[in-house]
Amino acid sequence: MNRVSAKICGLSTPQTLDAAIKHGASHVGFVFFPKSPRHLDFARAQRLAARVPGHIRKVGVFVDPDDAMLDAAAGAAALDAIQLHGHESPARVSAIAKRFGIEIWKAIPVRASADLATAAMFDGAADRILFDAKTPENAALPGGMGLRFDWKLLEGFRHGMPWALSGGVDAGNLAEAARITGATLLDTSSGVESAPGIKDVDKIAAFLKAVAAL
Ligand SMILES: O=C(O)c1ccccc1N[C@@H]1O[C@H](COP(=O)(O)O)[C@@H](O)[C@H]1O
Repeated sequence: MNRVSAKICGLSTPQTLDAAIKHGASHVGFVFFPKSPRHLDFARAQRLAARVPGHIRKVGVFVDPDDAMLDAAAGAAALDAIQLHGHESPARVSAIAKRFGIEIWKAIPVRASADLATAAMFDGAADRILFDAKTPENAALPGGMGLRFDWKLLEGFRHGMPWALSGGVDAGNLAEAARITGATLLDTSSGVESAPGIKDVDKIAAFLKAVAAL
């Protein structure tokens, strides 16, 4: 199996961010979406970002953001990557990539195999695809709900772009997720929480230890 790395997303306190750094996350995620229990204001994001060493990538998570929101967040948190988790079109993704000149991730909501094909639309626009579980129509959030999709949909799936897996991944199921899908980057938020928006340092440590053991 290829070496697997991990993004711990939705961090909002120094203690839990430090746990992600200490135990070997390759990426840390900061959510900029007011409806989310993990939403950060820019001042808090700036303070957290200052704790992150340069070898760990800081990813900002957004849902259909305007340029003003991206400018403010990318500036405050010195983001290395922008994760777009809404209904952004390929043209909008390209425009954001051009404006910011940093890595762009596009989340693709997956429920059925036909959903995987959507990723091809972002070839040349995004740098990485994030396959995430599709949340219900009336859900409050388009991600970060701990829902998983049928990972077998990605079994043997060949994709030309770098990609990552998210959606309900936790310390107990990540080995299965990596084995079935072949993902080399696993992204989790709810899987390392004790309640929505409340990260747990022990769960973060367990997740990252399980990733290192793959
Ligand atoms: O975490 C959030 O609150 C969030 C809000 C809006 C869009 C995406 C969000 N989170 C991302 O969703 C995936 C899956 O999370 P989970 O592990 O199933 O809870 C992950 O990439 C989060 O960054």
